[in-house]
Amino acid sequence: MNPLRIDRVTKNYGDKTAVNGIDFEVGQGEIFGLLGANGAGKTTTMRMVLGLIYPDEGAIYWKGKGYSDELRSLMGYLPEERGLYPKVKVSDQVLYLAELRGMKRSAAEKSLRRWLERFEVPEYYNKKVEELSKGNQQKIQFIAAVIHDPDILILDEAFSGLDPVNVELLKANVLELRQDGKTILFSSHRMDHVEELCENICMLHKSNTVLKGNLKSIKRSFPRERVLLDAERDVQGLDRIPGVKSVKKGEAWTEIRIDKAEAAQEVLKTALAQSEVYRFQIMEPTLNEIFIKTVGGQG
Ligand SMILES: Nc1ncnc2c1ncn2[C@@H]1O[C@H](COP(=O)(O)OP(=O)(O)OP(=O)(O)O)[C@@H](O)[C@H]1O
Repeated sequence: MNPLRIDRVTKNYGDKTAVNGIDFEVGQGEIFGLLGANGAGKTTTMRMVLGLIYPDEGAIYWKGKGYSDELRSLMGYLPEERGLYPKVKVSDQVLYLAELRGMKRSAAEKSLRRWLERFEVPEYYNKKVEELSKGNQQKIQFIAAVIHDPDILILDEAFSGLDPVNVELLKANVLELRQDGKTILFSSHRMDHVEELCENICMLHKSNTVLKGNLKSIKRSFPRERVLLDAERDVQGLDRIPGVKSVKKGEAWTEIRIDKAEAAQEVLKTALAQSEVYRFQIMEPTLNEIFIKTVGGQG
């Protein structure tokens, strides 16, 4: 059984339901994606997992046990709204947080230096937070979330505000934490990051679960509506094939949108009748397309 279990949790604020009967599990050594448009209920769910707020119905379990102070010490949290004090030194701030989570000062110092080395910024130890760029403050906030070596890691928009090199750096560290057997709950609006990191997802919309399960199976369950074609000659008449919605010619290939599976084979036949075909591919939908299809049109 998976160690982290979110069991039919509901949270109301007055007569507004922020989270409605949400249910999922996260394994050890897993990065689980929690997705949804703004206001869907992701942060509320994460706060319940953290024990910062309590569900009105349902419960959160870690290895079969309900919420406890012990569980709190096993968690690391990177909140969406970053909250470092600008005037305080990086080391003072991070070490204080580490001690709050039960770490000895000397162990916390060692761990902080190791993490700063790993992020190639050892000189930040004695700098004030306000002296750092936004992206580098983000690295410090990440370190603050992981310094006490938590078993459960909750990452809300972990890569926002980072340049591409630092995104890769943080991503590599998140993957390493997965490798180390951490249980990671990951929320992001960047669907490409979710696709890269998560095996299972839960998509929320207006407090409800609209899609849940293994990402590969979810992708297979959606129709393939995009065909890529690269042919030697300019193929004529593709737009007249029944089921073809649009034909867009690009530099490297032509992208054909279809709304009937049979149309793809007709595209291939038409192309072969007129030209040599270098590439023909019926594309799986991207998670971005699935997201827009699932929550975009539901007002
Ligand atoms: N403390 C609160 N009091 C009243 N309503 C709240 C409170 N916190 C959240 N809500 C409402 O609950 C719903 C879910 O909010 P939540 O912050 O969990 O969404 P989210 O998915 O994290 O959104 P975003 O992507 O914008 O961060 C929203 O309609 C929000 O307005």
